[in-house]
Amino acid sequence: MIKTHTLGYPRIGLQRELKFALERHWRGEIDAAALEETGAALHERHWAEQADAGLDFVTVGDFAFYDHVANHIQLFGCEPARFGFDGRETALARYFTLARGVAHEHADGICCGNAQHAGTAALEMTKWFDTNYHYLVPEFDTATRFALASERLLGEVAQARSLGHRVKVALIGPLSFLWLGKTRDAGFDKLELLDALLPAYVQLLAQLKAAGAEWAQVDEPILGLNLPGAWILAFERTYQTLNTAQLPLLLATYFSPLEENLSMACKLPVAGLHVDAVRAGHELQSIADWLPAHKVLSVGIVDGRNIWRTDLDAALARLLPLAQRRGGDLWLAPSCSLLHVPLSLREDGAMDLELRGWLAGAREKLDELQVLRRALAEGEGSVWLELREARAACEARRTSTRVRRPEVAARLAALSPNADRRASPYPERRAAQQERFNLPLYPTTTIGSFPQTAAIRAARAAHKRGELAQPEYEAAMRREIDHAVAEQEALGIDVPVHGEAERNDMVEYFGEQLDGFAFSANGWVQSYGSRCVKPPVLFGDVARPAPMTVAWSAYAQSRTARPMKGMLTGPVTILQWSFVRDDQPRSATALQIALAIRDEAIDLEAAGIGIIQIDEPALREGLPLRRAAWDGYLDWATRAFRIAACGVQDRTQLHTHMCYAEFNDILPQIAALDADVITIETSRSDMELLRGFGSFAYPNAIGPGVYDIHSPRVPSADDILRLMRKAAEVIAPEQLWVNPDCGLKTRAWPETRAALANMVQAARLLRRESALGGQAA
Ligand SMILES: Nc1nc2c(c(=O)[nH]1)N[C@@H](CNc1ccc(C(=O)N[C@@H](CCC(=O)N[C@@H](CCC(=O)N[C@@H](CCC(=O)O)C(=O)O)C(=O)O)C(=O)O)cc1)CN2
Ligand code: MET
Ligand SMILES: [Zn+2]
Repeated sequence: MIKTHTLGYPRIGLQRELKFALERHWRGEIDAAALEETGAALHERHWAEQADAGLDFVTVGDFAFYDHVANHIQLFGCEPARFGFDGRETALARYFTLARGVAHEHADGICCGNAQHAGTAALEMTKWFDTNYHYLVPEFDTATRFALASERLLGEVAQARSLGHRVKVALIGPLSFLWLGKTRDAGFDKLELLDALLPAYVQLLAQLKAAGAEWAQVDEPILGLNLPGAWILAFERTYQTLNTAQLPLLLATYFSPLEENLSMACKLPVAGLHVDAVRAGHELQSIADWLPAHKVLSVGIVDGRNIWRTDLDAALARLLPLAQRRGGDLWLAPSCSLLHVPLSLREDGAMDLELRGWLAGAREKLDELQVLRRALAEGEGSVWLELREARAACEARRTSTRVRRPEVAARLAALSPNADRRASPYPERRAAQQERFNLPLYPTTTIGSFPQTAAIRAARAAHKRGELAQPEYEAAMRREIDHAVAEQEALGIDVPVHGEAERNDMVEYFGEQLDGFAFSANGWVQSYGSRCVKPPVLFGDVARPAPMTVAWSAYAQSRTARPMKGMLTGPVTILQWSFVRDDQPRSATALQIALAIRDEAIDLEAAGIGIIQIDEPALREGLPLRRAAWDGYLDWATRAFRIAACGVQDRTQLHTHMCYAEFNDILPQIAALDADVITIETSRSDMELLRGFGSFAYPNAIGPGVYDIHSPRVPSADDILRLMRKAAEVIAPEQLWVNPDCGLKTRAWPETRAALANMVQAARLLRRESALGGQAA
């Protein structure tokens, strides 16, 4: 029989029930039992949706109160010793400490910044492969020990079994789990921990089998990366060992082709292999050749990374030969976990009516799997109605007059070859800008957003519900700008920002105003912990019907004599954080967005905004997982940025900002962006990143982030001075700016004010030192 399953399911809830329960729990408004109840109700509902859709198994183990990698840290008992847990905390309390750290709050609600208080910083967060989901990074060292703590997972299996479900448990495989962790000790190879980890996995698999799980899906997404030889070699031994537990294993890969790991993956001693037929469809044929006939082939045929309805005819054409060849051992699934798509968009109150029918959220994707299964097993006649409807939807999308705008393509084709170059080289621009702005040495600025307070969100929510009229909403946002400007003037920030109060999100805000985008009311996708985003849906050629930020920035500039920095999101980040069309290359879509942002920058300049920042925090995230594809991506991605940035005059100072990633790999391409100033996240790496910039004599200006905005901890002026002096060892002081790591929207005002005051004080001390000709003791 052909079977259907999913690698994972969204967990936040259609109305973000999990988010609100978590935040209530963290504020002390509901206890752990109430939170557990919400969690249990959510996964029961999600299993029911899977069972109702006719899946052969429900997936257990994909639920997490914060992050599924963090769940594995507890499951295998490897919570870092630095947290100093003493056995009195509950597992859930420890879990949230790992995820959020311990803020040593004092009477004023903020931490003093005492260095000893830094010992309980949360686990680091980083991007899950090339997605906008952030996982908590396991920490491994020579002292790491593993001890199985499977009560929670076994409890979920028992819960699902008691509801009558057939259970497949989803786990991260041991090699991917180790790979995703970080080590503090230089010279320690975390692969050395494998032998200690495997017995815990074997024990767990045996327990799951005894608890009634029929399959374990073991995710090894690292099989799609360029792995060192030792890691590739470790697979055979690892799966020989896991196989001894005698629970059938489905080895799951996704996001990237297997390439040199293909035959190895097919030969591993497991009962089945899942492959991503969306990202690696060209490998299906060789997998069907290599994978022994007795093994299950799970084909990830429905796109788990995007929201377009599947072209079922095309999918069937690809599946039929496989079904004929493999008979019963063919499983159908989404390409990857559905964590990366909204639960449903079909009934979304805000979604464009014409578009709704073109889309499929997680629920609808499960239904697509059923149609495909029945078409294969019982013949297309058994689902002709469903197939006809899907065909009509795909046809409507293909032929809609709203998708293509010939003038956009014409404009791109006519773009001058110099459109991605500034008029003059950096040194000339620098002189023109210095004459215009006369900024001091070590200028201070922030990255754009100020706290998105409850009042701001409430005003926007009321506006969206129609309870706050447009003029009142705008007046409220202008008051927020007044406040942000006044705070910055009082602090003495050299280059202020307007604070982004009017933006729900740095990508969605632009999507809402650009043609070619649609947006939803409830299309939430988890970004990290309780934080979610609503990626807009980019369905057609992009055009900018009107300026998007000019009125706000011009108003902000009218409130201060200092140069107000305008704030735009760059084309690559808008692309990366939206659901984008799959009917043209991403590069083409990025260039279209670039034109819209270019026009906006030119309009800002014309309105008197002399400093403009174009954020590209997702430039690194978009890098393909396979190195061979890097150059192609970087070519068009950096060109898209430059097209957006290079429409302005020499005397306009163009900034960019990047964060959330490991940049060392792409420093030359970052330099090639030729932004006048780049502000970049560096504080967590203790300025190490700057060595890279220093090593090839980066010519333009850099603002290395001097404090981590993810924590309410307030850095002292000394902390900041230390970091800036370290920066000045590798970058000339004339090139340096002083700023936080990223925007401050998730912070509150008291700690923001305190931290920025220390930052400005540090910058002043640095200037004094420079004036005295070196470090003044
Ligand atoms: N797209 C994107 N990706 C990103 C980032 C980013 O900024 N944007 N930053 C990085 C980290 N990721 C982050 C992702 C989300 C949030 C975040 O704060 N999200 C907010 C939602 C932001 C939002 O859309 N807000 C809306 C809706 C606010 C809301 O919840 N309103 C309530 C009512 C609130 C009230 O009455 O008080 C409602 O509608 O029910 C708005 O401001 O308008 C959240 O989860 O809480 C922060 C960082 C990487 N990826
Ligand atoms: N300008 C944006 C902000 O400050 C940049 C954020 S990068 C994730 O929020
Ligand atoms: Zn940032």
